[in-house]
Amino acid sequence: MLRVLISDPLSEEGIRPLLESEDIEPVIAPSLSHEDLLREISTSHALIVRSQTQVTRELIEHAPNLKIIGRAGVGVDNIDLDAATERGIIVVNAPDGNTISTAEHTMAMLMSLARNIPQAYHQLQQKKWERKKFVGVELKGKTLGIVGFGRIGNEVAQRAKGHRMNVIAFDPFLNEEKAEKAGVKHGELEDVLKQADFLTVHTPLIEATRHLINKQSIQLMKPGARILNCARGGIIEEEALFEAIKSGRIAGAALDVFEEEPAIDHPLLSLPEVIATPHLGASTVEAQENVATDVCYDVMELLRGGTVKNPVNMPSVSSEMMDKLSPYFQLSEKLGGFLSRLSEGTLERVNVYYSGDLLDVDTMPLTRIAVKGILQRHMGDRVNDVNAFRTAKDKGIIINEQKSTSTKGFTNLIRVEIETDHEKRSVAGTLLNGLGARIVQLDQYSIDVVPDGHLIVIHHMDQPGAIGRVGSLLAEHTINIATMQVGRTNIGGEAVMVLTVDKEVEVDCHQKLAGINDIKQVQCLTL
Ligand SMILES: NC(=O)C1=CN([C@@H]2O[C@H](COP(=O)(O)OP(=O)(O)OC[C@H]3O[C@@H](n4cnc5c(N)ncnc54)[C@H](O)[C@@H]3O)[C@@H](O)[C@H]2O)C=CC1
Ligand SMILES: O=C(O)CCC(=O)C(=O)O
Repeated sequence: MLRVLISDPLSEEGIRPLLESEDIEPVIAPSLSHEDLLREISTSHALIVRSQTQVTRELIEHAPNLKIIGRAGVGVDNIDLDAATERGIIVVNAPDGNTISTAEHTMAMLMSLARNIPQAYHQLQQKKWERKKFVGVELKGKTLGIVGFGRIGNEVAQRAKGHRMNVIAFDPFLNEEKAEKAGVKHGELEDVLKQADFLTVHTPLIEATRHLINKQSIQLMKPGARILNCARGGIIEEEALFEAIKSGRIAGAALDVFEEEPAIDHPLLSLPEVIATPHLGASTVEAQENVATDVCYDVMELLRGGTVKNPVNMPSVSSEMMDKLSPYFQLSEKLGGFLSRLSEGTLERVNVYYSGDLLDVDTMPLTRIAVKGILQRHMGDRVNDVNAFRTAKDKGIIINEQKSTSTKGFTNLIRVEIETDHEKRSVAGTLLNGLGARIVQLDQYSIDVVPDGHLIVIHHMDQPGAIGRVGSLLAEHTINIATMQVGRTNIGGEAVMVLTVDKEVEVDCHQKLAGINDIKQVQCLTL
């Protein structure tokens, strides 16, 4: 049974497929104590969270069976991605499900901020009819500065335009052309700060965006401008914001998020110019159902051996691209596994060359799988699709991927080359139409071998009798030869023999093979 721990409140409707699965044991346990969480995670295969559960390195280290962490939402700043990646745990999120709700919430905050709605309501509750105090400003004709023009930033822009605001946006991935298409003005961060009557941030919280809006940047803003944060506490430096409002430089702020949550007794909340909600951007029935459904789908897919749609710690691949790549996954892994078992010395570099049908395809996922196949020789299951590149990098191994026009007559060809401190070796493989995977080259030798089962690779001199002696010796050890391929570069010179046999070659037989005249090296492996 696959155990899925859900440690934050999630939409019941959204997680229904998971609740109804026969092979999954859902454990719904929001608000666990730290000790209980450590205990529950220790036997779980998957963890699903929103923003409350802090998925720390410690938690990940207590989860020997964990394969996937699902974040029912966008921001993954509550998950230690490095720790998850190191352990080969895939992290997925639900990036699309709460975009509209968060954009709508931002607009609600924008309008409330412009018209002092929460403050006025609060006064009414105090039985005070105050009108003069709550004179607001119109949105029409004002400039909305957007920092972070991704999904939510863009949706906010479209809504702001509906209010006839001018929109200027900054995002490292935004250019004039994209901005024009979205109907907004493109500016650098400084332009946005200087021109905004209202400034709203919609970036993730990462090192580069921590305190992106700080004392210096606020100094650049128009006196009387207003600031919104419905993204993450920490993007705006709270102390600087507090001072700027207190001094009257900034007219007000609308905050849905805080550096530390829950923010019950926050100094900013003592300022009448600040309106706030307790991280409600995504809190709608629709958004919660969407994100729960999306994340459950990925969790169930992965646990059942499928591929996920929204990986965070490895690049995502479109389904169209996946259709093109998936036939080659096994071939890439086998080529990597085969070559690493043949090579000697400390691995320094891996080069992967693609040609033929693979020329116009994003082959990075195949390279990652080839690298996984290579590293698994020494690391076993500790290396997987998620951490293959990361593991290689940590070990100082250089990975290089290239497209090549040399197809050697095949419609598709993958050549994996390994450089160690001792040698450089390579193997090439192809997918033959209707016949499946084949290894077609080993170093300089052309061969034709199915990369599966027990293999013997023999380097020998091309002399009469060599093949016969190998066959006889294997027969003495009751080892049946399924296929045999011989490759040579010139008559009487060095040659290679690759045999597939029906059972594993034991040490004794291996040693006798290595002792045969004209045989230079014998390597036995199982793929
Ligand atoms: N209040 C709430 O309940 C919610 C908050 N969020 C927060 O909103 C954030 C944005 O969400 P999406 O728009 O869906 O993400 P997104 O990934 O579509 O957009 C984020 C954008 O920020 C940009 N960016 C990154 N670094 C930047 C920088 N230094 N300066 C300017 N732009 C930068 C990125 O290029 C990207 O286009 C999330 O990371 C999450 O933290 C998301 C959903 C709900
Ligand atoms: O889970 C939530 O309600 C918070 C949503 C959020 O902040 C996000 O998706 O990044």
